[in-house]
Amino acid sequence: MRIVVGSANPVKKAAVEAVVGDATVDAIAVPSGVPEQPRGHAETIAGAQTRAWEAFDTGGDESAVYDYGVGLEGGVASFDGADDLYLVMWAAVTDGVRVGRGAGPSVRLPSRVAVRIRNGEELGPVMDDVLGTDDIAKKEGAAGALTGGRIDRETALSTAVAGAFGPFVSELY
Ligand SMILES: O=c1[nH]c(=O)c2ncn([C@@H]3O[C@H](COP(=O)(O)OP(=O)(O)OP(=O)(O)O)[C@@H](O)[C@H]3O)c2[nH]1
Repeated sequence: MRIVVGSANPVKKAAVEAVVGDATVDAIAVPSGVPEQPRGHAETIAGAQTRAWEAFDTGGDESAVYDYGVGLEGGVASFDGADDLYLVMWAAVTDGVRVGRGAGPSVRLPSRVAVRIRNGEELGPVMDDVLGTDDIAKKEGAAGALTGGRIDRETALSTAVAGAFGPFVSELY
């Protein structure tokens, strides 16, 4: 089986590899069609889906090359019943016909981070600034830093990928 991930971020490729067994996984940067920092679930889902289709299409018409295209998108969003802003992550998988979607964990952003995101900054650079790190989004991610290392970005994203593969691996859909 051959799978393509729509991102050059190695954490996203690793998150897919963690859930697809011995498939070959390629990774390629593609447009997401949404801003660098998606806001709200709808925009984050749209980014994941566009990445999945764009990645799949790199395999040619009706993808002669890939069985599945996968898109992963990090965003910030709120939930009914909670006033805070959360880091959210969504995955989309397509086989060229159908699309599966899955979400990862949601982690509350500290107010000093949330205020900067609300003012237009992007989460990754804000986290690097607050933590004094360099490219944390390619390592443990905000998810790792905000949970004291109890999860990391790869495992968080892999949860979303597993959910998005549901319709392709379970008879229940
Ligand atoms: O889902 C996430 N889990 C994390 O633990 C995390 N830590 C930081 N970020 C940031 O969220 C923004 C959108 O992310 P994103 O999906 O656009 O990814 P990215 O910019 O890292 O890669 P890519 O655009 O090259 O694929 C970017 O500022 C990332 O830096 C995270 N997102």
